[in-house]
Order: sequence, then C-alpha cells, then structure tokens
Amino acid sequence: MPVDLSLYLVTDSTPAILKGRDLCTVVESALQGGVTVVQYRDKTNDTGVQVETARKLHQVTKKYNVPLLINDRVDVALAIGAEGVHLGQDDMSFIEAKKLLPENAIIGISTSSIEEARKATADGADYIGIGTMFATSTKTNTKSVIGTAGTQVILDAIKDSPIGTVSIGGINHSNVQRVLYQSQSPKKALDGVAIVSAIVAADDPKASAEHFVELIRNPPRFAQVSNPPRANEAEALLNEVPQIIRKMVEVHPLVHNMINFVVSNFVANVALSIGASPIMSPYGDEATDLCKFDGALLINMGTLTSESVSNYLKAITAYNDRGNPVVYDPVGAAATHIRRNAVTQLMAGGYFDLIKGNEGEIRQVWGSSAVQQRGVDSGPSTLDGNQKAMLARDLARRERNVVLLTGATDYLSDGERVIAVENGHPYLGQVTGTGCAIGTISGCFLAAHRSDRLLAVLSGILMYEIAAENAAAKEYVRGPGSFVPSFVDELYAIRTAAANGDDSWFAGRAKIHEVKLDNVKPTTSSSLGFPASPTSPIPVPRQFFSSTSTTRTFYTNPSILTYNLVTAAIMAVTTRASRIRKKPPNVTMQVTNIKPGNPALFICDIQDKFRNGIYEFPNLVSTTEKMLRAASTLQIPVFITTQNRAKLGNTVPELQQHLNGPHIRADVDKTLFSMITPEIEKLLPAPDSAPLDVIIVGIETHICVTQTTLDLLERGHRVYILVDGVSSINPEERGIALARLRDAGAVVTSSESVLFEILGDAAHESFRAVSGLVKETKETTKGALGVFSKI
Ligand SMILES: Nc1ncnc2c1ncn2[C@@H]1O[C@H](COP(=O)(O)OP(=O)(O)OP(=O)(O)O)[C@@H](O)[C@H]1O
Ligand SMILES: Cc1ncsc1CCO
Repeated sequence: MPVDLSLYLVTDSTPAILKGRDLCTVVESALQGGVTVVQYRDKTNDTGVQVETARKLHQVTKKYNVPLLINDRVDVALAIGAEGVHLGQDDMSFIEAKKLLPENAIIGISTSSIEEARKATADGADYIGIGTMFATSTKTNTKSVIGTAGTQVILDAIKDSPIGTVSIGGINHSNVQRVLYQSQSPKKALDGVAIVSAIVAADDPKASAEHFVELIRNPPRFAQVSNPPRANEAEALLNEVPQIIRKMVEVHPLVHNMINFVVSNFVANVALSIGASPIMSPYGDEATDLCKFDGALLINMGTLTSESVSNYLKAITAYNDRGNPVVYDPVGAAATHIRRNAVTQLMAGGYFDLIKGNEGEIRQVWGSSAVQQRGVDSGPSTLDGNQKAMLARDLARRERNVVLLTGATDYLSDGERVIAVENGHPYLGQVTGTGCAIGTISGCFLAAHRSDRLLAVLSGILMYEIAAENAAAKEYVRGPGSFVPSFVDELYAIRTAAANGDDSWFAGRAKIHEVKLDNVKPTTSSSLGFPASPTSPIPVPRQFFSSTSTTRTFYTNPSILTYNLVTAAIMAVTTRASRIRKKPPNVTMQVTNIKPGNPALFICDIQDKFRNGIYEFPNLVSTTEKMLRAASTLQIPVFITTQNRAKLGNTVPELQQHLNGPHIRADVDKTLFSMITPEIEKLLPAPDSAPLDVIIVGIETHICVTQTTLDLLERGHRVYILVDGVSSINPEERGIALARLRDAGAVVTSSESVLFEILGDAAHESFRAVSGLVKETKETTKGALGVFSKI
C-alpha cells in the first residue's frame, strides 16, 4: 500500500511528554497540522490498555484518512484493524508478520545498517525507518547514531529499490531541512521524517506539525546551487576570479570569527587588509544579532574550551537559519579525544558551507580513526595527490558542501569539480595562523559571492597565495618574521588594485589545474575505502590509512633468503618462471605488533568444481561466509577471484548472496595462480601509500593462497591467513604452506581472532553486529577449527 511518509508522527505516552493531555487529543491536533502517518508506540502499558488506546486513536486517524501503524505489536494491530505495523530488529520477523496480517497491511522495519536495510528491502517491507539520526537526551545509545552521512550510505545501498524511507531520531524544526538535504544520495532521498517529541511535547502540536510541513516542502536556505563542470573548468574559473575579488572588496563583508586566541590578531589584520570587516566573538548568543549583517561565520576550534562547542552550535544555528555562510576549520581535529568529540558534535549540529583543514584534520572529519595529529600540524602526509583530491571530493559530496584540504598544494572540491592550487610560498608553512586566515578569507568571499562557492573560495586562495609569493620575493624579506608584515602589505596592495579595476597583478600568476578522478568509481559512501561517517555504525573501517599503533622494524632475515633460493629453484621449472621473485619476499620488512587497521578480504577460488576434492570444503565455505558477512557490516573491501571460471565454475552459490555491494571491489577470473592479476593490482593502493592488511581465505593453500600471499608481501602489504579459511586437496599441504608463509612474514591466525582485532574495542560501533555474528556461527566455527587447526 503506498503511504505518504513525509511527516510521520510517532507517539509517546510518557507523562512528561504528554503533560497531562490525552494522547488522542494531541494526535488529532497534529493531524490537523498535516501529519501524514501515525505510529502508536507504547512500551509501558499492558496489552488491554494498548488495545483500548489504539482503538481510540484509530477512530481519530480514520477521520483524517491517515494510516495508523502499531509499533511492535502485531496482535494489537490485528485486534483493532490498524493499517499496519512497525517492527524493530528485535521484534517479530517481517515474514511472520506478513503471514499474520492482511494482504494489504503496511509493514515498516527499523534499520541502522546497510545489511538490515537490504534485508528489509529484499523481504518486501513497505518502508524502512532509518536511524538513529541524532543522539537525544532520551536516546543515549550513541552506537546506533548514524547521522546524515550514515543515512546517505544506507540510501545509496538501496538506491534501486522503490521502498519508502523515513529518518528517525532527534529530528526537530531546526535540523529537519538539513537532515533531508544532507542525507540525500545521488539516486535516493528520504521520503520523510519521523518526529516524536517535537510534535507530541509541543504546546501546540498543530502549529508544530504545520511548521514541519512548511520546512519539509522547501530546501534549506543554505542548499547549494549545482555548478556542473565545464569543458575547461580551470580556465573558466580563472576568467572569473578577478571580478569576484573586486566584488568582495566592494561588498566589504563582515566576518564573524569564533577563532583561537593564538592567531586572532593576525587573522583580523589579514581580513582588514583584503577589505573585509572582522569581528572576533566567542560568545554564541551574540550570533543572533551578528548574523543579521549577512556576513560569514568562521568556526575555528584551535583553542577549544569546555564552553566552546555549545557556543559554536548556537552561532551555527543562527547563521544556518538565515542561510549565511559558515566555515569550519577543525584545527587539531585529530590531536586529542576532546577535539575528536567536538568534530562529531559540530558535524551533527549544523551545516558548514566550507570545511577547511590540513590533511590530518580533513581525514579526521571524514571519520578515519587512524589519524593522530601531534598538535595542530597536519603531521606527515600519507596520501598522494590523487588521494587528497579524492578525499576532498568525497567529503564535499557526502556533506553536500565545499571542502578545502590545504598544504603545499591545496585541493578544493564541491563534490563534482576538484581544483588543485599550487600557488603560495613555504614561508606560509612557517607562520602560525596562515591556514586559519584562509578560513576567514574564504568566509569573506563566500559572503560576497553565493552562487558558486568553489569559485568564491578559489578566488580567496589565489588572492592570498599570490600575495604571499609577492611578499616573499621582496629583497628585505629574510625569513618568516619579516615575511609577515610584507605579506599583509601585499594583500592590501592587491585589494587596492582590485578596487581600482586593475587586474594586472593576476595575469599569468595562477597555478591551478583541475584534477580528473573519472577513472575512480564515484560513490557517496566511500571511495578509497575512507569511512562513510564519523558517527556511523555502518562502515567505520580504518582502511587505507596506516594505523598509528603499527610499528615496523626493518631487518634482513637470512632464513628467508635461504628458503627463497629453494623456492626459486622449484619455481624455475614451472610455467610461471617469469614470475619468480627477483628479490625474496619481505626480506627487508618484518612487521611486529601489527593490527589489521586497514583491512581487505581476499577470497581465492572457492569454486564448485573443487567441492568434492578439497579437504573439509564445507568448513572452508562457512568460515568464508562469516567473513563476508562481517566485511559487509564493517564495509571492508572484498576482492574475489576464480580460476578458469568457464571450466571450474563460479564462486559457490552459498557465497553468492554476499557478493553484492559497494565494498565488493573486484570479482575477477584468472589463469594466474596468484590473485594479484593486473586487474586487481590496479585496485591496490599506490606503492607509496599505506599498505593493506589483507585477510586471505580460499584454496589451495599451497598454490594460489601461497602465491597471492608472497605477491602481497613483496608489495609491502601485510597478510593474515585464516587457518579455518584455507584448504588444499591434500590436507598435509596446508601445514607445510602455512609454516612457509609464516616464515615469509604472513600472520597465521583464525577468523574470530582477526575479527576482534579489527574491532579493537567493545565500544566499536559495529561490535554488537560482529559479536552477534560470531555468536550465531559459534558451532560452525568450532567445527572448522576442530578440523583445520590440527594441520
Ligand atoms: N610549502 C608550501 N609551499 C607553498 N604554500 C604553502 C606551503 N606550506 C603551506 N602553504 C600554504 O599555506 C597555507 C596554510 O596551509 P597549512 O596546511 O600550513 O595550514 P594549517 O596547518 O591549517 O596552518 P595553521 O594551523 O598554522 O593556521 C596553505 O593554503 C598553503 O597554500
Ligand atoms: C599553535 C596553535 N595552537 C592552538 S591553535 C594554534 C594556531 C594554529 O592553528
């Protein structure tokens, strides 16, 4: 049955919320305001009271031709003839409910992960409730809080299904437009929002519902205008930069800085020198007045205090409501726990037109738990240019805003276009506050030019960095100290030239180019395996970034050298003579104290034809199935191969159902024994980026698994071979191969052990899901280990 989910009311019978009013009266008032569906949710009253209340509610909802759904209780729904039910993950299963309810009954399911959403979709649910969107004072289980980013990932995963979607958790008037806007994936948007206390506890539920209807119908004032890339985007942008700079000087925007005390004075002078009007104000309540000047707000959390975040949130709300630009500079985001939490709170608390930071900061905002900044510096770079460009693009795409990742080369993206800026001078890196000033300058330009935010920020960066080049070139500048006054002078000189319509300072000076990432599959959830959401329980892998807890020692292991001489001799007589390793694998690198912080799952040739030949094949399949399910929950990238598929069959049907989704990176047929075929090699991280922690399962241990392991070790990756996930025709081959591979530097371990190492902490957002899986498969795991660990 099609149902209008746009304003979905969930009732709450707790006295503090109802404040002495009758539930039916409150619901009727809400219906008059435009509620489109009502869910009766009652976790306390006994069945008799529930049936009675539901019957009364149904009389009311029928008057407004709005469906009534009963939370959890199929029996109550049947007793009163309600239009349907809403079921949680721990309630009666969809299949059971479907059997009991009339044919056209509406059935909705609560989901908070891709897996749950896919299952509800496949089962045939009418809609899913996706949440928890935001933590609330009553719902403190933050593990299920997925935010807009997590919701977007789920929507993307079910984009091809017409199933209805509604977001739930902490949604109110001030965030509802942002929820709808920022959750949207390119092909699927939310159909509605579920509201509890913002309507039920409101003094006037009708007015509250009316207000929601109005907000839901309209995009937020900060919604971004789309500027699709042009044929020669960089050139087209450059043509517009001088006029944007003139415009900014003319507009003379106010820039409200909530900024750290270290750089406050310098940044105010920079803002003045470019022709803007700075005000430094850390007091959140002042924003309600300041935002009326239609300037920009900068949130720079460089010197955070216990009061900062609540002040920032007040100011962000004031500027967001008015649609005025807000810039976020998450200074030192990955340095401390306090700052990481502040990032989570601020990202959940408002919309930022621009997020600007150095590599470490932007990675933290993205949600990588592997970043550790030492103070406010970015720390050593672990990403190459393309990866930085992709990070900026993917974050901008996810947040539906603009992202600037600063460094010697700056990467600027609005989620579609990515521009690299190579102007600037190394002195900028030697003066504190030069990055912070870019946040302020960007705010000035965003306030002056609203229609193309990327162009606005680019204009600001170019003015700034060309001024820095001019300043550094002065003969009296001898270092960072004398550079600062010269720099402020040069900013002022450009501003004066621009005011006089003189663009000669700009001619031929900009060093920018567009970064094309066409060959990289666009996704809203994760590219390069970056986690999808800072708050998401869905994919929070620490992929593609090296873990800070990883230590590597480098030494030469003579036994490996000897061993490989023998190996080479044997392999010389095989058809793979050309692939004999020129240097022994892992001669120079041995990893100690490793943790699988950057995991990938490799499934090697688990095909039908081997079913009858391979030792304990069903046990190998059950371990693999468990690993695939965990990979889906944790969004670990998966690489699959088959050996000569035409002849030996596809990957076995038991595993096929788990081979869909964005985390499945490759499914390749091969003739090589190693899985590192040219196709797969292309998908591995570049040699100078963080190595993978490859977990291998499959067959045969002593042939394809061995050669894949050696190839990966040779390329600097870490390899974990699951004892309960690899096998051969001759069981004895397993032991020999595993011993050899351990000598070569691989970690020989078990599926359960590796899964808990990936989680690392019982507070991990996916702990419940993964430990549930481990529990569910306890018996098969025992069986597999029983047969495999002996050999
Ligand atoms: N080696 C360099 N060459 C050219 N420009 C540089 C160099 N280092 C930094 N910059 C410029 O300085 C600006 C500030 O970047 P940086 O990444 O150092 O900011 P930051 O770490 O946030 O600084 P801070 O916290 O001190 O304000 C960048 O826009 C960049 O263009
Ligand atoms: C050094 C420093 N410490 C906190 S903020 C800041 C200025 C650079 O962002």
